[in-house]
Amino acid sequence: MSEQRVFVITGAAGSGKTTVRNYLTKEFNMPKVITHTTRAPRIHEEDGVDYYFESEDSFGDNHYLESVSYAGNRYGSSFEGLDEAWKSSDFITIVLDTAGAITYKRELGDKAVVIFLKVDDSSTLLQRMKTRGDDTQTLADRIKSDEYLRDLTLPEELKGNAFVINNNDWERTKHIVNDIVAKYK
Ligand SMILES: Nc1nc2c(ncn2[C@@H]2O[C@H](COP(=O)(O)OP(=O)(O)O)[C@@H](O)[C@H]2O)c(=O)[nH]1
Ligand SMILES: Nc1ncnc2c1ncn2[C@@H]1O[C@H](COP(=O)(O)OP(=O)(O)O)[C@@H](O)[C@H]1O
Repeated sequence: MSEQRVFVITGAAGSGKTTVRNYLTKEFNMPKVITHTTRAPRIHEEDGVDYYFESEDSFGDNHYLESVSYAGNRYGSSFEGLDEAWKSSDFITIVLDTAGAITYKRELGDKAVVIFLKVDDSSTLLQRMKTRGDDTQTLADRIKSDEYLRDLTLPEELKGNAFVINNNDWERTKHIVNDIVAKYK
């Protein structure tokens, strides 16, 4: 039996975190930890599938390992969510901003395998988010946020503690992700 691990996918908005998370779920049967947010659902997003969508009031009802504000909305991951996912598999995956990834590394140590995604040119991020169908005004506000700008760069605390993938080419990214997972099997 493998040791319990949580593959934490972090990086800038549009860098491909959700895409990598979905790949880990499909290719390696890793359950995804669903987190809570006060942001409005995007087209095609479903409550309980993409996030637990919360009101400002209901957000406070959960028991969080960590929670953050990101571009004016709140996000948090619960202990219950992690334990629930670990019940069905030793390897699970979660998408977090870099502040959350730092907390996971600090709290969970080797149990947290952090993957930081970036692209060569930040205009690519914007283009990908537009293609994804993000609302134009929301997008304009988001790319001015401190959190968006912060997450373009690998934080000091994660240097030497995270795998860094340049996600310019999806085929290459998949190979690197496969190699990372293989290290923990
Ligand atoms: N720390 C933390 N970050 C989260 C959590 N859930 C989502 N995030 C991050 O919040 C940021 C904004 O997420 P979202 O609004 O879905 O936009 P996206 O980055 O374009 O997918 C992303 O960096 C997510 O990884 C959480 O529970 N904790
Ligand atoms: N390597 C890649 N090349 C081109 N498009 C990509 C690549 N990786 C992800 N995408 C696309 O970019 C958009 C943003 O990816 P997503 O996974 O939603 O990012 P994030 O969760 O980090 O905000 C999606 O439409 C996705 O299909």
